[in-house]
Amino acid sequence: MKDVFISDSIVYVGVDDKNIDLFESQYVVPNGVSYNSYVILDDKITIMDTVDRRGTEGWLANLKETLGDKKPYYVVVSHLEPDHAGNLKTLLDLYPDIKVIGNPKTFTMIAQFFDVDLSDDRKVVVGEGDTVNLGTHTLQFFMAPLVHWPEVMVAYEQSEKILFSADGFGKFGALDADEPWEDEARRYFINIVGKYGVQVQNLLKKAATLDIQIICPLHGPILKENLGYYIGKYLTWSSYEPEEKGVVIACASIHGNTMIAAKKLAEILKAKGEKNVVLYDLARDDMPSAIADAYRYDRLVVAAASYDGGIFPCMETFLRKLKAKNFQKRTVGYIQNGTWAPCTAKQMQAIMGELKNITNVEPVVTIKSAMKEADVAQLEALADALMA
Ligand SMILES: Cc1cc2nc3c(=O)[nH]c(=O)nc-3n(C[C@H](O)[C@H](O)[C@H](O)COP(=O)(O)O)c2cc1C
Repeated sequence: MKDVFISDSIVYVGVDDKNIDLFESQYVVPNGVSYNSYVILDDKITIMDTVDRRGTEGWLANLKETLGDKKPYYVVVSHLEPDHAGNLKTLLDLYPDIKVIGNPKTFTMIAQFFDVDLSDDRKVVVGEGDTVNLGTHTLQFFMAPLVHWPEVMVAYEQSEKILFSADGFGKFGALDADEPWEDEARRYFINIVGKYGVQVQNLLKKAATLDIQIICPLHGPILKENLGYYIGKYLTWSSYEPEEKGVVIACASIHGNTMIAAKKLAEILKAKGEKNVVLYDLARDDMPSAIADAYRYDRLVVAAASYDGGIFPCMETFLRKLKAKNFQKRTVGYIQNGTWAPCTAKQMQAIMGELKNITNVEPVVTIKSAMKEADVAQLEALADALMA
């Protein structure tokens, strides 16, 4: 079992998954991911969520080591996503008397996911602010609808002041990943929860009324110190405000000529004193990282080759993903390239026009096939406009 100490009576029983190829079948996780699950040892022993079916064996071993012959009284289902509820039926079969704590939507979804016969005496239905006493511990539940599934709820353990935050404050990376919290937490949040900024803000308002000493999320490390830092990041991310000044240049190039222009713009920006300039090759680099950085910095340049009268597809995907994640409040510049009828700037601007509070900067830079010395002046002008 992972060497994670929370308190004498709250035990980590989660598992690391270092073999997964793609989390949610779309996110690379170079350092794996953890599926967190916890046991509260008290008169009524309570399991806080299960784990993905990929981790069944390790999780059951951790449970056995923690429980021995004792039987759990409750399982709390904060969230039905299979990476957390994947072993719910395993648990219900193993402990036929265990009671499930959830909200009305939880039970609707349980019936959709599992063929289990949950009689009324096995269901404990909770609503906003309800408490369940376990002995010396008391769990208080707060609904977090659409953070990022409709049935999500978080639980606050009153005696030890611990927030079981569901996917909130989660991070990619196994628990022993030696990496800072921020980048992989941002990539996780923006790509998975980013669409639901308003709902996250609502949850943060509720959390602000609680005295929280420890945050136990469903992925990534247990947060015990400096909680203001993590909560501050969540306040910024969920409000769609940039974290810092900087320019992301996202480039979609077929044969490399648009990339030459994008690299030249990066060089010009740096020469002019822009500290943070990050260039992404959308055809090759990790797109969720590009999306996360687009949120991180205050300015974005999109550079794309024309393709069949449209936008080279990886750029179109990038822009659609930004829209899906409610990208807003940014300054955007455009570089287009085409050999006979460059057409991407207008089309990229049309997609950006569907987003809130986007400020377009001029000039739009047009490259005809390959960048020439004469094009550098356009790039200089774009850099000046971005830095104005
Ligand atoms: C399949 C395909 C479709 C293309 N469609 C267009 C087009 O609709 N309009 C245009 O001006 N150029 C079009 N091009 C040409 C490229 O956009 C152009 O050569 C551009 O300079 C490529 O930039 P790159 O070197 O960054 O890939 C197309 C190229 C390919 C391979």
